Parts: sequence; C-alpha cells; structure tokens
Amino acid sequence: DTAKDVTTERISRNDSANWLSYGKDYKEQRYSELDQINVGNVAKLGLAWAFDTDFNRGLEATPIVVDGVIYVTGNWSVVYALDARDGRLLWKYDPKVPKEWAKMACCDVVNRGVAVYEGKIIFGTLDARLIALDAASGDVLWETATADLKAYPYTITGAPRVAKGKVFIGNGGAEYGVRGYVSAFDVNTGKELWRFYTVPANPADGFENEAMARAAKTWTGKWWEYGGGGTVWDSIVYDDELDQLYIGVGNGSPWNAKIRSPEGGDNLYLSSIVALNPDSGEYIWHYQETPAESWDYTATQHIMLADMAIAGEQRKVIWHAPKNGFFFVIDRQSGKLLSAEPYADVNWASHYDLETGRPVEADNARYRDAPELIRPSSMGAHNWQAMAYSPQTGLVYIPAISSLFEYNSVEEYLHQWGQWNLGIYLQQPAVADPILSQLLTSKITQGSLLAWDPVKQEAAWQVSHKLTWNGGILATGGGLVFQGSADGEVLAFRADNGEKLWSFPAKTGVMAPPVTYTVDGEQYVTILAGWGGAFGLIAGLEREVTPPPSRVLTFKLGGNGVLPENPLKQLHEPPPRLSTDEVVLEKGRNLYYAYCNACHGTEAISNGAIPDLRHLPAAFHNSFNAIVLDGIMSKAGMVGFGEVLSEDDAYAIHAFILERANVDKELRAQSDWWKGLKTWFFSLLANFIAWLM
Ligand SMILES: O=C(O)c1cc(C(=O)O)c2c(n1)C(=O)C(=O)c1cc(C(=O)O)[nH]c1-2
Ligand SMILES: [Ca+2]
Repeated sequence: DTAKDVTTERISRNDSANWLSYGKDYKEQRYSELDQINVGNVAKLGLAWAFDTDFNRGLEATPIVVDGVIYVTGNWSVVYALDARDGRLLWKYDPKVPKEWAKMACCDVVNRGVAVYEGKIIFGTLDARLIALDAASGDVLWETATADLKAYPYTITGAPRVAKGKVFIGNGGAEYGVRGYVSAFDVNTGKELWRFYTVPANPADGFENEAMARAAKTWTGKWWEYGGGGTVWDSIVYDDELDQLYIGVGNGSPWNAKIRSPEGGDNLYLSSIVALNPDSGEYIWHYQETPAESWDYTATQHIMLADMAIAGEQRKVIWHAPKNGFFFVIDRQSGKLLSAEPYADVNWASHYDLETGRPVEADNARYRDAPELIRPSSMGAHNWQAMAYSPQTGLVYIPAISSLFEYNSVEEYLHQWGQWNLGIYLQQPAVADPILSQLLTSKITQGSLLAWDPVKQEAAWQVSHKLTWNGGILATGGGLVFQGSADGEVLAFRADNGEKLWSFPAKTGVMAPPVTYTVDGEQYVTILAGWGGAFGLIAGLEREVTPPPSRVLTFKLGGNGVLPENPLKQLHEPPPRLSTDEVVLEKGRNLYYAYCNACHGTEAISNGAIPDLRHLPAAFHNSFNAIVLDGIMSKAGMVGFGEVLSEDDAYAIHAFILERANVDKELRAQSDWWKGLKTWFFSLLANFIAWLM
C-alpha cells in the first residue's frame, strides 16, 4: 500500500505512472506524458473492464490512481477502491447520506472525487461532512461536520485538495441561499484549522477579518438574510511555487443582484478568484470577474496554473474559463488581470477594460425592466467539467457550451428556507409540442470541444458535439485529447487538429474527466460514465431506455469488452387528464417550475434516473398528496413540500403532470410517418429559430 507515500512533495513531482490528485498535479493541467497509447494506435483501444456502481445517477469524479489502485466516488458520496488491472472491488465505504438531503443539492447527488494523502482517502459528503478513510482497508479514521446545516442548507459535491498536511474544502448551496466559505482541516485529526468566508455577514455582528470589512463596503440592503452566496463548490488549487491557495467563488444568493443588494455594489467576493495563505486562511488578493453577479456566473470553474511569456517576460499565471464566457489570464503573484477574451457566444458584456479590470456590460444585461435573453446561460459557457492543457500543442481544451437563457425578475421576492431562491423565474417560454421542444433544446444550446490558444486568446479548432453537456478532458503525450460526450461516447481526438480518431459507446451520457496511468508498465485510460448533474437533470431530454448502472470504464490497447444494451424504459399508461382548465394548468406549470423542475426535468421529462412523472405507476397517482405534501417517500429522496404547497397547489401540479403525460401518450399513438414529417419540419423551424437567436 503505497498510498502512504502520497505527500505534497510526491504530488509536486511529475509522476506519470499515477494520477495522484484531482488535476493530476498542483498546476491542475490534466496533462499526462504517457504515450504508449498514441495517435498511431488509439484505434486499437478497447474496454479492459467495467465496474457497475450501486446507482444510476450522474458521475463526475476524477479517479485518483496510486500504484494500481483506483479510488473513486459515486452517487450519494459512496467511495470505491478498485484494482486498476481488472476492476475488482477492494473495498467500498457508504457514508449513509440521508436521502432527504438530496433536495438541498441543486444539481444531482454527485461527487467529484477523493483526495489521497499519507495513506488516507479524504472526501466530502452531500450533507457536508468531511471523512478520512484508511486507504488500505476503507475504515473510518476521522469524520467532521464542515457546516451547520441548521443555519443554511449546505452540501458538498466538490473534491477536497490536500497540501502541507491540510485538507481544503468548500461547499454548495447558493441556489437556495447560503453564506459561502472554504475551510482547512488537519489531515491527521480532522480538526478545523481556519475558515475563510467569501461574503460578509450582518455588519452589526462584527466582521471576522479585514477582508470581510472591506467586502461589506460593496454590499447594500440585508443580503445576510438570504446568505449572500459565494459558495466555493468546485475549484480550490494549491500553488506549490508561490505557496498560495486559490479559490473560485460562486454566484450570489439570490441570483438577482437587485434583490440581494438593492442599492447596488460589486458584492465582493462573489464570482472572484481569491488567493489565500494556505497556513492561516488570510486574504492575499482577489480578482472579481463578474461584479454584482446576477446570472449564476460562478467563478468556481477549473483554475489552471501555468507559466507563459507575456511581452517577452515569463509570468506565473492562472488560466480560467468561468461560466461568464471570457477566458481570463490572471497574474498569480498580484491577481492583476492580464487579458480577457470571449471564448463562447457572449452578449452580457462586450469586452473587459484592462485598466480597471472590469467588464463593459450591455445595457440590457441586468434584466431590470423586462425579461432578457442572455448569453451564456446559467449553465455557463463552461461548467465544472475539467479542462486540460497540452504543452505539445500549447492549447487549452475546454468542454465549452453555447447557450442562452431568459432572465426574468420576479415581481415580489419571497425567501423560503431550503427552497430554490433565485429571484428570477426558472420557467422558460412554453413550447407545447414535445418534438419541437426537444429539438429547440438541442439546437439552441450546443456543446463543443474547444481548443483555445491562451497566448493569442483565440480558438485553434473546435469540434461540435450532438448535445450540450459533455465531459471533462484529458490531454496526453500520445498527441491525444480524450473526452466523454452527453450522447454516450468516449472519444479520442488528435490534440493538434481535432480529428476524431476513436470512440467507444458508453451506453449512457458521460460527464466526468478521463485519467491515464500505467500498471506493470501498461497504459490505461479510466473514465466514469453516468448521466446527470445540473443539465442532465433539468434539460428534459427524452430517453427511450432506462439508464444503466453508472460505471467505471477502463480502456487499454487490445481491450475488447462491450457493455450490455439498456432495457427500454417502462411506460405506464397515465390516468386521464385531471383538469383542462387553462388557469389550473398554468398555475400547476408555474409551481412545477418553482419546486419540481430542478430534479424532474423541464416539461416533466426526466432523464430516467429520477422517476419520469409522466410514466408513474397508478399507485403514485393515487397517493399524490401523501407523497408531494406529506413526504411519505422522503427516505427515498422525495421529500414532502407541505410547508410551501397547499392541497390546491398539489392538485394544480398533478393536473400539469397529467397534461404532459397525456400529451406524451397521444404523441406515441401517432403514426411513424406523421412523427417523421413533424420532426423534419420542426427541425427546420428549430434551426431557423436558433439562427435568429
Ligand atoms: O451555487 C452553488 O452553490 C452551486 C453548487 C453546485 C454544486 O455543488 O454542484 C453547482 C452550481 N452552483 C451551479 O451553478 C452549477 O451550474 C452546477 C452544475 C453542477 C453539476 O454538478 O452538474 N453543480 C453545480
Ligand atoms: Ca450556482
């Protein structure tokens, strides 16, 4: 068991045989020098083995690989240790996350992975605990609560990072209303060493530090009643050259800045990168990418460290492609903005002023007077899916998204603890026909693999994917770039020109980033396949099959494994419509979007892992209020909403669901040639609408 030897020094060393920390090394460039698998032979790559996890929801973890052992997290923060040669389960640890807490996770019961340090496997749980296991046995060494769940509904989905005997972890929850922070714990005992809040609390209670006092000057109103936001839910990076810790800070709670801070203000440190002293948690510098963030434009995305020549001078920089659509080059020493250029379709700002470091916003960006179509959407031009950098090509590979969203301010804000509290409507314009609705979703939002030149600040090449929400990236010394796709493939491309060289049918959407390593001198590629996450749940993409168990897939040259076909989804005949009253249906639709949509999907089309409400067995309809209001299924993750919904509300939601169910049933009864004709026509229409937008 050599996980014992994983230390700051070993992670700092470039160890190609292993994948020792989240982004491979402290720079988090996700580049492996391994070249046994290369452009010349990748066509012979095949499945060596597959391991079925216990659930079928979104997988997002980066596998950590130490001397032939893979440590991964699956759904519900369960940890698996596998033999890298054959996928044999060595041990498994289930932290028994209360299923009810799933409701407090905006974006699925996901986890992005473990950290390994001196023989310990350390990970966060959905209910915000931090746990250390013995790497050899999987036994618990210590466990600590990182948050007070009574104060705010916190969650952890991100992977901890470890350096200098300290574990760093943040949390999520800014869609509900929380106060964000990052903390450090002793790797041996789990004792909290320091905490850095990203937004100030009520000034009347005093400030924790000077950074909070300064931040409070940029807030107005009573933001603390809503938490303020600023969650550090993903990127936390230790810089072993400058001995600094960088955190990516998230969006405001609520999203709508005019509710959070009615008299204006930049709202520090929302949507910023903040540099901290890793030993004390003290503030060093910050750069705010989106002042007065109002669109869920988090700066939590992958912070990549690099060195680059600027005007003939070698600089230590951060490369960052956050949700807001600009690619940032930031000086690591000073926090100064060096350049920012759009890497995706952007209409909220025209450019950045390099003197002030501030964006020049479009007039309508803040949807003050009317709903506005804004690019990128809250999904971001890039989300948590990791980027990679290849020193062979000098390119940064971004799982990019082109998207837009109608931001529409609520007339009156009602804050409800533990519910989504955005201050805008999530609901998008209704498209009654399901075929047209699906086509619009897939045409208006578009995912791609974008190869970005960080020196020229322009695209070198770009490959479009069929769907929006694709996987994180790995670059290798074999001249390859690996990525999974939303439509269920694991792909390899030439790193220099994007030519597709290889693909494998994963039988489910793939979001997680691949890793590579060697065991006994043989190179493997491992990736997790399991569809879900924010877009996976919410998108409302119709799938005709049941999702397979979410899996760990491992490839090697000459591998010849195949995965079984997925069984067809079981479609239960819906009861007849409950109501055809437009007022009732409209009310049901509004309530559905406020309380149900984030998990059960747009227009009640779920991705399949979460029950598709249009195809429920009759028993569920008969017990609708007991489930939806009283929460009799809360142990299965479906909590009751009796505190915020009345019986009339539940009736309206039920009527809306049965409307959608019967529309689906009628569609299925139509003849194939008629559906084909409609699809052809609607696809022209959807292309035209996408072009107009
Ligand atoms: O503001 C937050 O606290 C927060 C947390 C998380 C999360 O923890 O997963 C996501 C987001 N925001 C978010 O905005 C987002 O787009 C997102 C996508 C995902 C995912 O796992 O697919 N998580 C999150
Ligand atoms: Ca968010």
